[in-house]
Amino acid sequence: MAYLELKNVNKTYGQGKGSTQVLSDINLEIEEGEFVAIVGFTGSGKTTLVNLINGLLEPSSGEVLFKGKPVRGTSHERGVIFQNYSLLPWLSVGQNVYMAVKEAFPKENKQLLHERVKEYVDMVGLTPAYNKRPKELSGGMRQRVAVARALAMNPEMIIMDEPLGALDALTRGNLQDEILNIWSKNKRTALLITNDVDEGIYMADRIIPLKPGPNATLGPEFRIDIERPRDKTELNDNPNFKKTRNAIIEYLMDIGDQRKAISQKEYSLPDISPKGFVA
Ligand SMILES: Nc1ncnc2c1ncn2[C@@H]1O[C@H](COP(=O)(O)OP(=O)(O)OP(=O)(O)O)[C@@H](O)[C@H]1O
Repeated sequence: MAYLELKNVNKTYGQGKGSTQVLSDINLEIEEGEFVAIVGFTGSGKTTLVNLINGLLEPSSGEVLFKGKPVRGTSHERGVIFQNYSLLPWLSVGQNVYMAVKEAFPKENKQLLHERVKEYVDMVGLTPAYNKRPKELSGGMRQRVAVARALAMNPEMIIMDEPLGALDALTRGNLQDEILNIWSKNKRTALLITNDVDEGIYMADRIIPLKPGPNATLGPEFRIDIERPRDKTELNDNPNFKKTRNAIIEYLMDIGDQRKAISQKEYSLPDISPKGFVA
């Protein structure tokens, strides 16, 4: 039995004539302890897929199973780091993380919870901003709070919806390493949604492209045959990295071209010119 399984999942928004089928026939199996990345174009249905796995949405048909049971609503077992960090604006950084940790460990001693909050706020480099409110933070800092909040809840499965997109390269690299650390040290299962192929190859065991929609569906998987821990600086010279990167990019460009060909309509302009105009 797979740890997470999506069986023939379809998702349509709306009804009747105005409805759009966003995801079509999604089949996915993730084993316990695996790190899987899904790469896709903007608007292809990545967030819809995350919300189905998280339990915020229900499939129009098909099944989403977590540890063999249908997903019904959200659960602390699956922690999501969203693209839009959705912090509570009236709470400080520490309080935002504390709220989540308190919910995840309701019976835990207060002192231990505060220590846990401090540890994760420190991990994302925000100790100096511990008492600041979200409005006093930059977008990247808010995103780091969201990362700390999700990881501090110690979820069994970490689901990430383009969590590092708004960050500068250095912070992004540090957080990728922290997420990998937590994933490997605590033997977690992870699903990363990204539009960055290099990030996917650096972090994941498998990359699966999401073909653009409407009717977006998963493409063939690419296994990342590079030993861990991976070294970012050496990756560029690794023949396996180059081969895998080229294969994925070629695949994405191919489906991108097909998408353009489908959406390209020809318009002919009327053959007119102002009165008396001579070319
Ligand atoms: N609640 C909704 N009602 C109707 N259509 C929706 C709804 N949510 C998303 N869509 C449509 O579904 C499609 C996929 O959206 P989704 O947000 O899942 O894509 P995405 O790949 O995450 O996009 P991005 O990379 O831009 O965040 C889009 O065409 C979007 O307009």
